[in-house]
Amino acid sequence: MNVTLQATAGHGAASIMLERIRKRYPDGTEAVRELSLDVKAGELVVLIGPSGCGKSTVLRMINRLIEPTDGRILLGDDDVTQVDPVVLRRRIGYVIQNVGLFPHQTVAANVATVPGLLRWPRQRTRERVDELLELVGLDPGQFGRRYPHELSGGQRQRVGVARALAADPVVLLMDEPFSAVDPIVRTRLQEEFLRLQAEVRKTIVLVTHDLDEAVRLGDRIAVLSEGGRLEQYDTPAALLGSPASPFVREFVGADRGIRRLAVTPLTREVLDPLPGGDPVDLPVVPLGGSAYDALGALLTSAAEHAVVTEDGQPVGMLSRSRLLGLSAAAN
Ligand SMILES: Nc1ncnc2c1ncn2[C@@H]1O[C@H](COP(=O)(O)OP(=O)(O)OP(=O)(O)O)[C@@H](O)[C@H]1O
Repeated sequence: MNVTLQATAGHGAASIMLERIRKRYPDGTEAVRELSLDVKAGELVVLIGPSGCGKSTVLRMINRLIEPTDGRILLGDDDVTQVDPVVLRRRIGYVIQNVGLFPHQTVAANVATVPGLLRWPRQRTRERVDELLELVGLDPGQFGRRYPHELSGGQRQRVGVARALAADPVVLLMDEPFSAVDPIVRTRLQEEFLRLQAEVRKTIVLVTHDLDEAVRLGDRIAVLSEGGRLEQYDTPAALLGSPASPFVREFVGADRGIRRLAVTPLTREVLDPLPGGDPVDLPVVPLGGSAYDALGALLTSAAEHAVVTEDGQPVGMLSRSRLLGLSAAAN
């Protein structure tokens, strides 16, 4: 029996529940032996792990590009195996490495793919395409009529995200979405993507090889080992601060202390009192900013201390040794 996705449609985001899912390929490969995972509505979860551990298989089981051998996948209240795969895929955005744009269609036509399948009226589709191109930072007038080969890699990636968001999906699946662009463009796309996510708040499952990307983007990170075994499922700070197994400890690496600074906000507890008189020529960093950025400011100015401000007013001093202590606490 096929049921529709009425329970979840139109509400912007749906939770995902993987219940003891398993995938055995016809040749006998046990890509996923048994995995349970919950993703809350509006949460961005990153799947990370060594090559071949089953990340893409898990992702593709959610939109039924691959059928699970066993187990249940719930999208909101709906069991996805009971939903027509075509209907399902229109409700789930999917972004892959190198985007997979249709080369002979314009940017606007690419973004309009799913609204077209859903037979939206032309005017509504046109408005939606313009809205989405603007949302991902591309001027519709300038880019709508171009073809994919007339774009940079980063611009193509943004079109891929716009296309995936076009019919307001309840879930977005992303498989290595930023890995085909160079590191500088990647960092910018990641920042833009976080801003976009703050606006649209979709439920997102993103696969990556890149731990820095996982730490930067994930609300929670699921570390998988071979056979889709869930080694740890935690916030970036908890993962870097207390790896749950030797596997995770090795996977997050010896520099996890420094990485952890990127997800550690500066709080009053780490501050020393302000000195008497005006501190001069010291770097200034905001309270609540990342400890990693503060370390960067200290290292580039070769200063031992930074002034920490709140609403522009100095509230305390931060020493280099306190910062390094924060990073060492993770090791
Ligand atoms: N169609 C298939 N038939 C048989 N085995 C497959 C098939 N697709 C994937 N596999 C195997 O399943 C396992 C998991 O593959 P999957 O692509 O999910 O891993 P991954 O973690 O996404 O890897 P990578 O990070 O390298 O992309 C691998 O051992 C892979 O060789």
